[in-house]
Amino acid sequence: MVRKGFAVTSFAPAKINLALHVTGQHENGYHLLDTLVAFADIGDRVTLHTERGSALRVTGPGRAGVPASDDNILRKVAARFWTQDEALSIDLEKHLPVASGIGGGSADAAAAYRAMKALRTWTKRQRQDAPGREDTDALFQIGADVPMCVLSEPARVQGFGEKIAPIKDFPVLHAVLVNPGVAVSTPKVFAALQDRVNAPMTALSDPLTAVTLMDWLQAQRNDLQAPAITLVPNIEDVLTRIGDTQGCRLARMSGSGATCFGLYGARDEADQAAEAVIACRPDWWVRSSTLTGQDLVAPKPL
Ligand SMILES: C[C@@](CO)(OP(=O)(O)O)[C@H](O)COP(=O)(O)OP(=O)(O)OC[C@H]1O[C@@H](n2ccc(N)nc2=O)[C@H](O)[C@@H]1O
Ligand SMILES: Nc1ncnc2c1ncn2[C@@H]1O[C@H](COP(=O)(O)OP(=O)(O)O)[C@@H](O)[C@H]1O
Repeated sequence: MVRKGFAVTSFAPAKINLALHVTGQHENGYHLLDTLVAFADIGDRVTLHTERGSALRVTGPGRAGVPASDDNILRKVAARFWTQDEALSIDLEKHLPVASGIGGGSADAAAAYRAMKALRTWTKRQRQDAPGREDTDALFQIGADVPMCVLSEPARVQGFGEKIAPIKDFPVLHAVLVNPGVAVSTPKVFAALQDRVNAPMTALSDPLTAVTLMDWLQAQRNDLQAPAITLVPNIEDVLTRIGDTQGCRLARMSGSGATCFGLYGARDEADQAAEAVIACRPDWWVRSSTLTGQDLVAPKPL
């Protein structure tokens, strides 16, 4: 058998900001955050092939609106982390809505970075370590959310998004994710924020169970929710629809929006809530989901 190259597929899970407090603004314009993030069992899929030139192919139900050009975040990751003289083609299977507060682009970038590291490990027999300081800085330059998406584990994240404290034994949460189909610009939402200095999150509930976590979350906030609603009033309707579903313990917006989530005590409650929202608004993007970790598939020889 003649071996032509390797392919690796990496899952790019949606990032959910369960709470997001804006605690200040640096003189460089970036905001200081205190956020609790978890990752969903739904997301995009990034496949890298080492033998097929340098194409970027975007497929999948969410592909509309994804730049298939040099503007795509995946190009930036390849430019920084893959040598130009080695062939690398990228297939992005897009499922997450674009510019929706669940970090789709960041998750894709993180998945591509993980896949590149895996390819290096397998083809050059290098050890695969967690990203070092230099890689983390470069990933942050590509997007503030990218380092936390590389980890794709529940975490409390502070600073501008680079101080990541993973949370061990995080409980399983069941959620509904709803996006009204309106792309939201993150810089515009930050710009519309009235109060830039707000209290940080309180200490996490102890013991940490799904029930105590959901109670704790009710006392936290997303400080970007109000400014996002001023730009996209539809978000209020999304929150009301989610809040009206049976068993909903919390309805809140993720990130800079417009995707909102509802939390439930069990997966079948989340599934039924998703059906109820779809029945009212079949035009919205609605998914039920369990919040879990990443799933990297080992490279396969082609
Ligand atoms: C708001 C958050 C919360 O997790 O998520 P999303 O809504 O994008 O999913 C993130 O902080 C977004 O991360 P990301 O989308 O990667 O941001 P970047 O591309 O680096 O920055 C986009 C713009 O957001 C603003 N920005 C971003 C991060 C930060 N800590 N302070 C900011 O003020 C800046 O105006 C920046 O120019
Ligand atoms: N692979 C990608 N997937 C989605 N958006 C991308 C991608 N590459 C670049 N972008 C650009 O990044 C911007 C933010 O998109 P996204 O990461 O989905 O936002 P959010 O973090 O709010 O969910 C979009 O305006 C889009 O043009």
